[in-house]
Amino acid sequence: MNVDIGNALASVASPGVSRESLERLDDQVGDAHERIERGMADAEHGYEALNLPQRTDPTEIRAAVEPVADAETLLTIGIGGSALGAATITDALAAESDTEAIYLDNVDPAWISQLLENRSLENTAINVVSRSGTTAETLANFLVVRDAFESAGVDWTDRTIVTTGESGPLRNLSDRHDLPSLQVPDGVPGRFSALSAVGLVAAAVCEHDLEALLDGAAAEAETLSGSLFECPAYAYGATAYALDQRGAGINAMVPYAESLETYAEWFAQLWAESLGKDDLGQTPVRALGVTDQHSQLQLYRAGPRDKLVTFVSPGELADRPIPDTGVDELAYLGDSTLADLLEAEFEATEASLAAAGRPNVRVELEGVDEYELGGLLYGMEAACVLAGELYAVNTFEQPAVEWAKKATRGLLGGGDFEEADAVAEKTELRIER
Ligand SMILES: O=P(O)(O)OC[C@H]1O[C@](O)(CO)[C@@H](O)[C@@H]1O
Repeated sequence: MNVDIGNALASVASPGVSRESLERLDDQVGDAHERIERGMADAEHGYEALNLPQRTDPTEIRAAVEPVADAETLLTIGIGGSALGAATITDALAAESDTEAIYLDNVDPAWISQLLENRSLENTAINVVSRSGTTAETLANFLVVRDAFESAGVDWTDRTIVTTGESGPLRNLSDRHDLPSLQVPDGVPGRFSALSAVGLVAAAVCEHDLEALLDGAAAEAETLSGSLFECPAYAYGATAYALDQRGAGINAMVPYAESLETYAEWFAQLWAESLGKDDLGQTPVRALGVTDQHSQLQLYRAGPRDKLVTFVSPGELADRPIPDTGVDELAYLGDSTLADLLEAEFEATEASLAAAGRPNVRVELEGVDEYELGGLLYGMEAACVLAGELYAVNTFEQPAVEWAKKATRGLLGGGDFEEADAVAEKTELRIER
């Protein structure tokens, strides 16, 4: 990926970061890079994620999915990092695959029932993904899906792949039924695991090019250096951090390709769960170009000066001409294509924010293919690791999510948790219809 931070400079935007401030910050980037390099060399928890392009074995992944390579539909059951990386890849590349990739993360009964009732399970494969193997949503959805297979008389053990940790309920299930299984790599938090089996099993079943994904990531890894002026990922991470320090506490991620909508959701978990600690962190907003020009742009351009807008320009896309309109005032459309219109709208929106002095950064891809996607995923992971070093937070843990999990288990009778007691003590001020 390439990054253009020009519209984040203080000469353009407020809040903005001066070139001099970036040069001073670059000293911290150099120190942070040394820390990151040590963490990678020592395969330390979290930093190990940045070694995945060398660690992940695509041959092993393809061998594991061989029994279900014929699947017409792949149901991936996982949540958070155990689903979003895989979904980012298969949603971005869906046009290149004959396999329908569906992700069951939420536990909405109406949604799950609708998904299960309208498909032939004989041609459906199950990809269960959970590092811990104890995540309530994943286990609940797996049990519901397994029951649906049994009710349909389809042997789920012939159609199931498991990706999990070394131990836990899912590992036990896999061993008990001798299921094809892969290991969630040690030292890689879920939100950083897209370039491991966690993110690549679904891509393999959909017959995407795993080597190209990893090659793109490896090429991005090669750019990691001691200066933000030589490394797009660090330029992005440092600029987002610097803008947050100057009041831009929100980061709207706006990819200009429908196929990258899920990528914005993946980025939101990566950025929020990694940096949201010790009362620090920048709030990611999932958005989509051009759609949000008719939704959130008003706020981005004329609301509080508390946002960075990150554009992802996809580069070359498959195009389609706009037919002549026969209407004089719309004739300009008939001489264009949809890609021309999308590109013009992106450039106009980017310039609109700059004209209003609103900081924005452009991330540029050379198309939406496996290589570019691998580079984008790796680049944003490296940007996040760098930002975590600059914030001086624990980038790779997520203790704040545990309270609600305990409360949930307590409410369902899964143990005595004071968190569940607190639920009953809700302060109420009800206004009822
Ligand atoms: O892979 P697991 O253990 O099911 O966890 C799923 C997700 O839940 C979280 O642990 C948050 O609860 C995420 O960090 C993780 O990606």
